[in-house]
Amino acid sequence: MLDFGPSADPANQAAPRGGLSSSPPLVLYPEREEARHHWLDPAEGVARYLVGRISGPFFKLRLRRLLSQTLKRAGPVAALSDAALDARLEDARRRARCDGLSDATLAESFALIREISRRTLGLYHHKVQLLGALAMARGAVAEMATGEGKTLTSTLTAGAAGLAGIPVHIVTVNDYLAERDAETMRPLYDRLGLSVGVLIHGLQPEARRAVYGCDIVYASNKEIAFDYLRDRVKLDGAPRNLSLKLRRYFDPGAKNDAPVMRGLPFAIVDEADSVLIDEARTPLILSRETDATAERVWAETAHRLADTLHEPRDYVVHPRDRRVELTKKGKLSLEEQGTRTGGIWTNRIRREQAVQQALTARLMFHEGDHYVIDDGKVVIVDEYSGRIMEERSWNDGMHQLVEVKEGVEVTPRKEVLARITYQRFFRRYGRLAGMTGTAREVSAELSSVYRLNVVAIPTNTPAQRRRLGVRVFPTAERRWSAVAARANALRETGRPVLIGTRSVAASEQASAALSALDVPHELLNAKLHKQEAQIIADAGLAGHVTVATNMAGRGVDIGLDPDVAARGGLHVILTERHDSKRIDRQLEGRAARRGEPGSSEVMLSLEDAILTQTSAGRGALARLARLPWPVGPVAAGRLFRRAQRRAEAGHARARRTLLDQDRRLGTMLAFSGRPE
Ligand SMILES: Nc1ncnc2c1ncn2[C@@H]1O[C@H](COP(=O)(O)OP(=O)(O)OP(=O)(O)O)[C@@H](O)[C@H]1O
Repeated sequence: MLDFGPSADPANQAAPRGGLSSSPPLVLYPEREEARHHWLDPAEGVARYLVGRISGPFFKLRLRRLLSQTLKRAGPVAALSDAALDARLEDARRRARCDGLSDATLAESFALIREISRRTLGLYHHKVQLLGALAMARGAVAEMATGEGKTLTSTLTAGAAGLAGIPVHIVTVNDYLAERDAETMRPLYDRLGLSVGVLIHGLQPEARRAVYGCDIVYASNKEIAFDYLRDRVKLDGAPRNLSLKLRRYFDPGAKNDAPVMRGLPFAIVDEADSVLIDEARTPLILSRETDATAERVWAETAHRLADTLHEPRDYVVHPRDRRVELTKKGKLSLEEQGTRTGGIWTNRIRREQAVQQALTARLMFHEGDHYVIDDGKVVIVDEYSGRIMEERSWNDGMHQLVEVKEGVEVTPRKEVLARITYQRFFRRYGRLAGMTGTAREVSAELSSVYRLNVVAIPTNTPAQRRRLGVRVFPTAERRWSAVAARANALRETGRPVLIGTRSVAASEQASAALSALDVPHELLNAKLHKQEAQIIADAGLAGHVTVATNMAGRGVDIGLDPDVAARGGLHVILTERHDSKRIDRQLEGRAARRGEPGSSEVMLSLEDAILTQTSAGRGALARLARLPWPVGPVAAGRLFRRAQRRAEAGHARARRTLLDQDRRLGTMLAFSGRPE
């Protein structure tokens, strides 16, 4: 059995940990070797798909058997006194430490955690939650409908792994959810003798190390992946057990140099499709700014040395290649001056490169052509589009050389230290599992990129959501008026209404339309997020109207007033189609949760971004405009769905390209000895 290093929480160390040896723990950094398989390999994709189809029913059968083993223990465990329950827990911990997550230990741990949850949180896991947790323990993505209680479900898997001595990372989409989930579930973990840590933005390395020392770590995907990148840079590439031990042996006090994580043993990813698929479009880049003064000195010296050279004796210019070449005489003259200047200038390659670049900056880069000076800054002009590119800078010191040439303030260089995609990062976990309400659309990608199978878990009670269809309006303005009128009518019947919008601007338009009808409402968007928790808490009250961006989407639980259910529950109005159908489904999922009543409807306009911002959408609109008869709602609805499918395919392509680039870059950099 692997030992994953010290548990850093003193509270946890004081807690009963029967079976834990007192010998100094080994510091390992477990992570999975980079898999050979690759998304773009079609043969592997087909093979995996077929294996998944064949083994799927057997897998479910195995889960059902495990479920009945767990349920058999429920009665006897419920009859135990508190003291007897604790004793049985210690026994289970001891066995789990030896056997890991075997079927027998899982069934026993689940039964105990379920009962302890009832006694501490007052929440008793439903059968379907046990099933979801078992699927995750066996490395799958549990697709559980929105509102089915994934947070509570994950406590079974995380708790069982914790009892077996496997550290768990519960990955959420943001810090707010990480903190909320950790705090709600803390009493349960405390009683299990497992320590819980929450990683939030701004924590110092020492505090982070303490958090990672806990048995269960709640963190957002960003925080955790950046910590991993920083560790990799510190460890100068792949961590080796031996090198870690040597470090500890020779330099035990060098805390700053030590990694903050204990490796990548087990991740349970909440909102798995969002984290593993949607976020996977952008790579994570860890960069460092160099010292601006040192850059200025370097660039000034390069220019000073370039001043002493003359064309054509010392250099020749190749305008077509935008390149300057030093002649033998030029090199000789530089050698003399380099020796006089000292420092890095004595190094022939670095000296000649710097001077060549300085000459290029002077002779080949022209103001108004390649760049402009804006507010005392050199800003690059894109040669193809003619637009200024505020965020871009030339690399290898060229930007600083142009800045010195123009006499403006020299900015630091951005040096890329490490780069990774979420795809590569999550594949390195020894065990990976996930949960979400919307996985079936991306099950093929989850399987081929992460080797994760999706298991659909039934709802605890039959869903009561009523879908009231799609209406399409010719202009956005008419849509907003209709949305406001509809919300007002529902509000007067005592039902709460949630209006979901795609952008801050759209949320403001919806709010203006409601104000025009004197409809009292709350607005929740990125600009106004201060009272987020309060707005969400009130959104289920009778007659409340809430306009929100996606901030009221995934993970948001809107509790209903007791009499609201009798009036029909929460009504959600979707005012635009998102780029992915899954986001629409998540928004709809705010209503009719846990078998409660609720309804949703869609109100779109032909001016919506999904149609107007893509060439395919614009083309379709133009064809519609030429039609001699008006289009009906069914045809218009289809138009939106097609545009959405195109957008989904475009994003999938972008992810595939990124993964491919990442893999190639990884191979190249591995050859040149870089960490990532
Ligand atoms: N077994 C249970 N018994 C009673 N209440 C439960 C149970 N499981 C979960 N709940 C409650 O259900 C609510 C919804 O839970 P949670 O927010 O975890 O759902 P979710 O599945 O994550 O939803 P979403 O998909 O929208 O993120 C919470 O208030 C939670 O306390």
